[in-house]
Amino acid sequence: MDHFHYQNGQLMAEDVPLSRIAAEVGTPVYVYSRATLERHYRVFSDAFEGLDALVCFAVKANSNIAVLRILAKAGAGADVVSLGELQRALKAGIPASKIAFAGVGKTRAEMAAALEAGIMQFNAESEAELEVLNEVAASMGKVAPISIRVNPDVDAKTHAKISTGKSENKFGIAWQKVDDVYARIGELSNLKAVGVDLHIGSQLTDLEPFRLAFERVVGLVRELRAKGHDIRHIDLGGGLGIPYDPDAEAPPAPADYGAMIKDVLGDMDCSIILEPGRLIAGNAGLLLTEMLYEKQGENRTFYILDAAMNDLSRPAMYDAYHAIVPVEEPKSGDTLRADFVGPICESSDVFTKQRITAPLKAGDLVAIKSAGAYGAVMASTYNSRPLVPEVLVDGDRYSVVRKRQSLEDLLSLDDVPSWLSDD
Ligand SMILES: Cc1ncc(COP(=O)(O)O)c(C=O)c1O
Ligand SMILES: N[C@@H](CCCC[NH3+])C(=O)O
Repeated sequence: MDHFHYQNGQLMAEDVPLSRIAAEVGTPVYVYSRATLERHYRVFSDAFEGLDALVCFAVKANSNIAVLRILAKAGAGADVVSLGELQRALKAGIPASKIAFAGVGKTRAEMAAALEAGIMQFNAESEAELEVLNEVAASMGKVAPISIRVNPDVDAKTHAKISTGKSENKFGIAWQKVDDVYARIGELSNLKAVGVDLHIGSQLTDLEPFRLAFERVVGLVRELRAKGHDIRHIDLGGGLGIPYDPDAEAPPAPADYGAMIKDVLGDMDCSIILEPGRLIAGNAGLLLTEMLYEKQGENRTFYILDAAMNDLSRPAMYDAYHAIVPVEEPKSGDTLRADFVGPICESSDVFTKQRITAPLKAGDLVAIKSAGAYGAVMASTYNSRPLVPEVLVDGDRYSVVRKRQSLEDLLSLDDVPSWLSDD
């Protein structure tokens, strides 16, 4: 059952009418469904039953601490890429022993904090990083557990801006170098190689690139073990796509993904780590917005919303498709084509062009769907628009889990130096 559904002509988040949230919290506002987050987590983790698998939610997709708390309670670990994400995960109650720290540019301070917390592993992305990590660990009298992120040079067949596993991408260590890198780890006394890691991209709608990359990694692990490296974990990354357009072909189901992994891994005798982000949070959230104006262009209709590209940047950044639906269920089957746009002074501040929609009028509420992943986390304050609030729904109750940023807060970070004051 879709936890965002129409009931008595009103779009609901679980048992709460979105119109109530709009009236009480204001718009724009992100709305998340607890039941959907839990269901997605369960469906995904069930796909790996029988394997020694840990699901580490990719915090970059949605770092709201209440959302992370739900996933922590469900048993999730976390994939983090910054000190901020590490602290959010820990604050939400995700144990350090279930946290992997990824990213090409970890700072010494981030390494030290992660070592202090006692995380499960660093997913290391360069030789230079390993040397620094060894130094930091030595200065703390610790040994850092390492998985090397390998770059399998596989075409993920997704949007170029969210592909990460080709040799031209900045991520991971080139295949030809991997051997030497593990040998070097053996020489550094404050590092211990525990695994291999990869992540080839996001919003993959085809299992074949995954299969190809995973087969390569299995071959690599066999070689490394033959050379005496005790590789215990394989981190397969995230990236399984989700349906954004209900009329498009559905992406592979988690169960098929799980079956493929079981097939490829065979009798590898290792634990696996999975880092889904979008699959868990994407369709568990929407951006609720109000239509401010209708404007007739020369030969098109513009629906101007109070949300903009600073609140949800995916359409502007990746030409991403998001379903856009009215909160009040249309009574007739009338449709027209309209461009849904925001108020920002950029031609790319467009959520969609020429979308077939029910006719809307100023004051109508509109939901931009599939916005639970890479939505609020990618927001900016461009045009001095404060960050919008986030609401979590649970059955017939809801709470604001991130306050609307005040203008005062937004302006408070700037300072005018004394040498600019008029005296
Ligand atoms: C290293 C890593 N792991 C996991 C993810 C999560 O990806 P997704 O949200 O597509 O599952 C990403 C983002 O693409 C990533 O860069
Ligand atoms: N931000 C991207 C996903 C990239 C994930 C990070 N590697 C999106 O919204 O689709």
